Amino acid sequence: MQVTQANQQSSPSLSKNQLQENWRIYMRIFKLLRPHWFKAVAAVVCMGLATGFSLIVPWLLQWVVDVGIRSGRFQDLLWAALAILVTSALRGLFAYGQGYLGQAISSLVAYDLRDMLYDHLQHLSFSFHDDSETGQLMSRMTADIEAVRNFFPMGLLRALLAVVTFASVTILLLRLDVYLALITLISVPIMLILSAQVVKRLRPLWLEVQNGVGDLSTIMQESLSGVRVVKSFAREEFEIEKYGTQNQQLRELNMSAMRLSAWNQPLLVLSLNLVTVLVLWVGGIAVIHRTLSLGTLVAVTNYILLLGTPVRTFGFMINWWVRGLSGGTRIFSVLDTPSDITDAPDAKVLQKVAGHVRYENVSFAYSNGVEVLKDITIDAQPGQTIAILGPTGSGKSSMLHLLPRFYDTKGGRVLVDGSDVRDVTLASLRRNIGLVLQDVFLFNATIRENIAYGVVGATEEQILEAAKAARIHDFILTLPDGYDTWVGERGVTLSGGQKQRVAIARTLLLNPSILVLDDSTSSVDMETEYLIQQALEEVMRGRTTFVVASRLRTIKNADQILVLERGKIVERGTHATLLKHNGPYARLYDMQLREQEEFEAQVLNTQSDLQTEVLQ
Ligand SMILES: Nc1ncnc2c1ncn2[C@@H]1O[C@H](COP(=O)(O)OP(=O)(O)OP(=O)(O)O)[C@@H](O)[C@H]1O
Repeated sequence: MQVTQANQQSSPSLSKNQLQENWRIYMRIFKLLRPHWFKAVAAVVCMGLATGFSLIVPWLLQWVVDVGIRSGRFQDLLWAALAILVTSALRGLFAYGQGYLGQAISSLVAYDLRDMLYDHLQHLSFSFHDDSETGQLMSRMTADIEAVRNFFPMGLLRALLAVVTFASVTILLLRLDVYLALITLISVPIMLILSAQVVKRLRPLWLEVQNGVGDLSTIMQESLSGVRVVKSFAREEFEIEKYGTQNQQLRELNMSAMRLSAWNQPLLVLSLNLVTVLVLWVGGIAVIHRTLSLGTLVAVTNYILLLGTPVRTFGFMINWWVRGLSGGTRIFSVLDTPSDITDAPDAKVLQKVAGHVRYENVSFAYSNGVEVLKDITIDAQPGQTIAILGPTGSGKSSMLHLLPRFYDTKGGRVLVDGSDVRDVTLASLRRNIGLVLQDVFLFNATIRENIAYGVVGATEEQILEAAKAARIHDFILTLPDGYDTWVGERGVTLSGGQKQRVAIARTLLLNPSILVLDDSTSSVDMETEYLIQQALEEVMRGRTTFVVASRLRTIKNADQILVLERGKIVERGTHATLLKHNGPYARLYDMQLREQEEFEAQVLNTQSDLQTEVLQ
């Protein structure tokens, strides 16, 4: 699978290449801040000011102990207390600003990412979607974006806070007492080594967790959209177990990641506490020997206490750096996938075509490289009907998918009114081609909206006209809300035949010059069959039509019949000539179509007998 492969390159050891790759991903994540730079700068300024005000407090305490108390002036103490209160309030205010802006930036970045990803997914080609799991894509849209979103306030801002606090505390400590400052700084390499160890092990774990979330979404999405199959085979327990196993694996992975981060945090705090004890010990002796003032020791210990907050949250911060990196890797792997079907730089706009379609020596293979179409040549004049027959898997649908350029040919070319389909814009090409495919998909919307889907600004009159021609208007009127009836996901409230006629109306509204009908598998009752047949005849009138046909009437009326076998056209002609030829078509006719002919003849005989009886 294209998308997951992109994520499975990580190994537990961080090689130089991987470090460079990680750095590149972080740079791209930072670039997401560019449109919101003002808010980002404001957040950093708030953070700087909040840190600055918190650094003033120990200094004030030192003054209180060394000067205020010693002077014995009550007024001095009052001023110092007031100053501590004001700086604390200001610190709180700017900390709020930092928190608020941090969350605001992260929400804006998440919004941008969702838009970018959705936009890109809409433009990716069929072959990308063939190779991707919907669940994995959904989890990129949700869990991975959430990981990057949280990275900003929880990872980036916290890291900045830690760096600023450590740097300013170090400078202040060095000014207060060099020895005590050096003792305090012992904690820094210890913390860095501990954290590097954790990052190395956390990174692959979080990547596995995020892939696991994707797999879980795939199972959920499959069992929900395939709920009818699950129920009809009574496989609910199997599905529950499948989901349960994956869910448990994910829980264990999550727990391992959490355990690892949780271990890290007390170790970091412990190293800081050891340093505090050491400072108190060495500083205490110095105070006893009067080589250090009590106020300085109070200030030093308070500065070390200030380091407590970033150290305590260090573990979580690392967690969000790693999660952001894994989420970013997965998101960028989709964003970096180019669409293999795009407009050529000099693509022309195809105006309304007459409908002359040519396939010239076309060969085609899907991404697995197996050739499914070989040397296909067809010439369809405007208004002609081309019926395509062949055993299942012979390449009928694949051949039709090349016309609206769902895929590009491997060899040869497809021409519409003399223009190669690769030389015109996709939108203008597809506006000229109406498709009714085997698997009818209706959107979660009203019938009116579904019919009008392809034509922005279609009038009520046009919609009704299309529905009438598709023989679905009368049925729609019997529904309680008529055209405003909501057809649920996949149009579950409509039958197969009704859905098909709504799809035909949708295509009719487009008024295309070329039609592609893939109706080889519709199995409906006689009345619906008759209605669909009438609808199709209406749709096909005056348009070049390619139809994968299973209905005798369509085939008999076709201007050309193509018989496909293992990706090759093995026979072509009209019904009469091909029957005479007694080749593959005659065999298919015997197997599949003769019964229909006999049945129709029987119905006609019965009707004429009845008429004769009535006349007598
Ligand atoms: N997305 C795909 N990726 C890879 N191979 C595919 C894909 N779709 C179809 N194929 C393969 O291409 C061949 C032709 O399939 P196609 O769907 O065109 O046949 P068909 O004649 O329309 O079959 P049916 O009558 O059953 O619809 C088959 O071997 C099929 O397995």
